[in-house]
Amino acid sequence: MQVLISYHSDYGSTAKMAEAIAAGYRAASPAARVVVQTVTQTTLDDLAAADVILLGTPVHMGSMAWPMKKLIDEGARLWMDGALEGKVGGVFASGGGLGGGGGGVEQTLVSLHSNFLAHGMVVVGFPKSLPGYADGGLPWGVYGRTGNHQGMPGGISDASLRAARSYGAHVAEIAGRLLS
Ligand SMILES: Cc1cc2nc3c(=O)[nH]c(=O)nc-3n(C[C@H](O)[C@H](O)[C@H](O)COP(=O)(O)O)c2cc1C
Repeated sequence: MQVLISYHSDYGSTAKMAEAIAAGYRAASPAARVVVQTVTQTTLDDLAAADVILLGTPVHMGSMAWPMKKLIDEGARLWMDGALEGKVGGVFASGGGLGGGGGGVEQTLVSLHSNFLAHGMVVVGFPKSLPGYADGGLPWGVYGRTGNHQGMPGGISDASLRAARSYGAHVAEIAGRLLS
């Protein structure tokens, strides 16, 4: 099983989530080949070669960071041939989250779903029964809240990273069921 975890990160929080998801995936599925790379390193061939694709982004002005959107728009070329149909997808994001809500994280995660579903992929959410859900779970994927009460970067918590690891293990389990 070929697994691609592609992310954008300016300050390192989303990158840490990507590594935590990879660790969870590898622990749950030791035979899987898990590649973690930045979205700018990711080519359309990488997407087409993967059985499982996880995309992660910081929340920027209530939406995904533009390098992720650039890959998604370029990836529309793969849609012509149905090259991603039937693959399994998962999503993750970090955001400052100033205020009572999430600063746009849910719509960011769901917009990543839209891309996967447009390609005919299957999207894996994050069931509330799983370890770590209370710290970083959303039905749509995994989230790390990184801002402090002044709206400034505070870094990602170990609890959020444990949630990310749990999500990685869950995607591995579901992908194993669907693709083997
Ligand atoms: C240009 C920019 C816009 C941002 N907009 C939002 C936002 O709309 N909502 C939010 O919750 N956080 C926002 N943030 C905070 C980042 O999402 C947050 O610090 C994130 O964890 C950074 O991830 P990174 O360390 O992987 O770069 C913004 C940060 C930047 C740099």
